[in-house]
Amino acid sequence: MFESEKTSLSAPGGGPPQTAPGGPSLPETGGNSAAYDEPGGARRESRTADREARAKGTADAREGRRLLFPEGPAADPAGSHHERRIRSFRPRRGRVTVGQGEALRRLWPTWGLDIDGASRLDLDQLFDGLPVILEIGFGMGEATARMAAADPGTGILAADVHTPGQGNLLALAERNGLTNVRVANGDAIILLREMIEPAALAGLRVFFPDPWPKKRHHKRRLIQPEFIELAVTRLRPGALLHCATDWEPYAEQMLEVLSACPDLENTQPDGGYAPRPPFRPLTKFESAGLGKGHVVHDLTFVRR
Ligand SMILES: C[S@@+](CC[C@H](N)C(=O)[O-])C[C@H]1O[C@@H](n2cnc3c(N)ncnc32)[C@H](O)[C@@H]1O
Repeated sequence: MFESEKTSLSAPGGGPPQTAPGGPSLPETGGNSAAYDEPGGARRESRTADREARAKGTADAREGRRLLFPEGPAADPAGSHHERRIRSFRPRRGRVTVGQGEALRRLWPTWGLDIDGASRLDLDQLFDGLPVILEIGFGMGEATARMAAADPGTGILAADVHTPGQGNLLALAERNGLTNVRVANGDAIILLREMIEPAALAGLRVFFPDPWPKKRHHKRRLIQPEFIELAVTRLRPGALLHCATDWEPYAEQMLEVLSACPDLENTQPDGGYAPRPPFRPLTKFESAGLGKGHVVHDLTFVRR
């Protein structure tokens, strides 16, 4: 059974700490990491621990020490590229719970990856030869972890800039004994352009990318001709490019951009939207959109 963030934090069945094949033995997640789901006293304790951790972080910062998770993701790897470029995201360090911070500190050195644009990745080595799908913008990572659990024969390279989500996904991966997930911190455009070899990916997923609804922000939307031109070069023939959105005008833009790319073929003979594939779990943003009465569109295209 998939252990979500709402379920117990101990190893499944209350068993011993999980061992990641090919990786180190991982100590049990514990302490105050259940910041969101524990009722009453436990939640209060957790809030106190949160406050203490924040106070410690502030004190450290005052003393010039840059930590909260010293071995965790670098502060702003996307910013280190000094590119004057319109970004598809807002920097989102966000508020990290004690549990997420603990997961980042402990698990990042093994399962994390800073997008520094410095070198090409050896995906075969990173995922023990598994075919690899890149997911851009996993948010809190619940859907990512579910898909990874359902398909252990595929490696998931999950990229986002959202620090709490990175901690959450690492914790979910550990709790579910997943060894086919790597969490990448930074701008996925740099990851694609500088760090992934041509034709290296077996798939690309972009689920509910920021819709940037204001007209003056449309240029920040991820799915644009330039991005797709780059992305298709990193897909191997037959790879699936899968996008989903609940923002109708963005869905129309996606359909137009993807249909115009000569290296992509729509899986739908009518050239339209795809039925929701059963393997895509409900995502956090999707359920928020559905709650507002939005209609969700999936788009599935194959690299020729
Ligand atoms: C609207 S959220 C959707 C999250 C998740 N897929 C869901 O459906 O719940 C979009 C996410 O994409 C991330 N994002 C946007 N542009 C990105 C980029 N260039 N590289 C990495 N992450 C990006 C944002 O930080 C954000 O977490």
